[in-house]
Amino acid sequence: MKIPFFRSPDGKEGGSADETRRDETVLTADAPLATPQVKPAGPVGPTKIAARDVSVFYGEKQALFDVSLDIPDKTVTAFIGPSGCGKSTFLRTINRMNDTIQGAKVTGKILLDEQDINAKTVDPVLLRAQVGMVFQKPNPFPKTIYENVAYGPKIHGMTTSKSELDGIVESSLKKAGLWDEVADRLHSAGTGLSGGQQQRLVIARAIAVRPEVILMDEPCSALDPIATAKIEELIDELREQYCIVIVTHSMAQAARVSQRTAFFHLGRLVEHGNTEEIFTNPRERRTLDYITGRFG
Ligand SMILES: Nc1ncnc2c1ncn2[C@@H]1O[C@H](COP(=O)(O)OP(=O)(O)OP(=O)(O)O)[C@@H](O)[C@H]1O
Repeated sequence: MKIPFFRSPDGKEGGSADETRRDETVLTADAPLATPQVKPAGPVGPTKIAARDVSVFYGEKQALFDVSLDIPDKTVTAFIGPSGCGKSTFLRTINRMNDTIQGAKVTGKILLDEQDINAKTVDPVLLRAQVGMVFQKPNPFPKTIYENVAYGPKIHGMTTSKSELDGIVESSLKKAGLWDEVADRLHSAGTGLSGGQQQRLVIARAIAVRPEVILMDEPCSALDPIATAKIEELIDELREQYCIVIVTHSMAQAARVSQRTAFFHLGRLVEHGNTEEIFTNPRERRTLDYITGRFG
């Protein structure tokens, strides 16, 4: 059962994806730039999220200008760009986290499975279960490993028995690649895990409420290279099931984990497309300069 994030006027649930559109990835043979190695990507899924003319204001200051972007399902989309260009601001519009920032105002439309997430009928709490978020710094609850994962399914009334809840906890930890490391200490504190394990615990917590989209805001920036490699491997596995959007400062990471890349600069979406095209043959000079390290 997926958690419906909105109610239609007749009270029915909604949120189905258009399965008809498919985008084939085109490989370019020449890679003239000194850019990170990009691995060939398979086809991406149909559009899951459609942003239309999205602008964000913090008080008087406009941080994002008319961003329109289709984000495909079953795909990792990377948001790249120099510090302060609006990547996190745009990411937060996708699950209405900007609602929690005083003075923030969002205009334009964000459609999730063709439903307007800012409609009056949408419950932001349920939306955030369906569009989970993982932050830069791992933020497990001050509870046991088990309780961290079980909390969401409990508050959303997703289970009727302890054994069902145990099953969700186990399968979520397995999907997050953490089960083998914690199976014998489920009742110890989540905060006692290493940074990389905590980040996988947070991912398990997000997965437990059966999201369709997982947003990640620099999920590896506080991790060492080994923990980073594990999270990247996990992201690659999770994309078979979820629409994943990742903000990253690492060009190499964007190249390794994403199939789509969107480049932002000064609050505007400069260009977006297949990752290998963006990294080997960008259309815009600014993109080229950024990915080759000339600024940022
Ligand atoms: N809560 C806030 N209140 C006021 N201004 C903000 C707030 N959050 C972000 N901004 C401003 O909005 C602009 C975009 O910031 P944002 O954090 O989205 O950029 P970013 O590309 O994610 O940057 P970074 O890579 O450094 O995290 C910046 O000028 C920033 O100072």
